[in-house]
Amino acid sequence: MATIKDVAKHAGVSTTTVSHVINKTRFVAEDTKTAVWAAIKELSYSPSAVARSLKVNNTKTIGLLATASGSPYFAEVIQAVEEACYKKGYTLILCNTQNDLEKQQAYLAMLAQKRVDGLLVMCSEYHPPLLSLLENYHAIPMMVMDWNKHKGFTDNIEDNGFHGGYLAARYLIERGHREISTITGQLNEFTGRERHKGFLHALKEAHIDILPEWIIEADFQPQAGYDGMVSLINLKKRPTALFCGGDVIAMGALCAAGDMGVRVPEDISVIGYDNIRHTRFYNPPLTTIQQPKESLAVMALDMLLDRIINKREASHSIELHPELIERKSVTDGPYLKK
Ligand SMILES: Nc1nc2[nH]cnc2c(=O)[nH]1
Repeated sequence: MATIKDVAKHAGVSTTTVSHVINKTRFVAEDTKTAVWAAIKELSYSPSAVARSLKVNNTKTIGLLATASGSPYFAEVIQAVEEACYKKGYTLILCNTQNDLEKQQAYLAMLAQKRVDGLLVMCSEYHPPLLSLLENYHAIPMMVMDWNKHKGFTDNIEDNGFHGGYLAARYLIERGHREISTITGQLNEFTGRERHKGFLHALKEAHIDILPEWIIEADFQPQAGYDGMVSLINLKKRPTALFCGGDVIAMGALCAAGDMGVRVPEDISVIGYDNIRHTRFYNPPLTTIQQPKESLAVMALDMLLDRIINKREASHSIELHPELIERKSVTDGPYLKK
């Protein structure tokens, strides 16, 4: 691969001149510029990011320690992070870890060796071994995107999942439902747990009891939604409404209802969470809680860059606000006061 020296020789100028032409850092005569660009083109020369990094002590790269980019929710957040990085001139290195500590450890070591300028963390579960692992890398500016606590060396985002779960239950109650069930995401994940707590809180506040068999602790998978809906439909006392802790759970639940000849929303109303892109095309279009994924990505990167560029050490926290998106999967329940 051609070097800057090759370009300089080819164009008959010094390497300093080549550098000024590329970086537009000094006046260079028009015919010299033309000769340099012609040499660059002829030799297919690309300036070395590695050489640049050694000089300026940054790499313009951000590492994202993620859970699994295959899930539609994470895929949308990751795509938004990548877009935000691109707009700011940064390259994103994506590391999917599937909550595997060994993989988290290996990827953190690689990202540190690559001298990423900063680290975004979206690992779903924050157990002590992961926290101490992250602490080992506290010298790298770090932003945790899905956990509302910070350990002093990180920034973080409060996504108000509790409030989102609360909004979902309140909506079902206001539409006249009292027999309300839920299929949750993983309760050991912060998002799953907070949404569930908010949901239960709204029921308690409205003095509505929930039968134990109407609470199905599951995970963020369509299969869990499918199996959960089958169990609810087979109960002697069926609920009139269902809150799914994630839209992918709702996707499975709607499929099971269809397979069993149960109509949504006429026989059972369903509300989801996340507002992933495809929910508007579910059958029926899904009423859900909007998790502001793009704002999550943009705010996370902005705050991380603030830490990197301004060498800020104090931890900051920012908030996201979930919102109800009304579509067609919830209808009026038997207790609606007209
Ligand atoms: N694992 C997982 N966590 C989530 N948090 C919010 N939505 C999801 C999801 O679909 N999967």
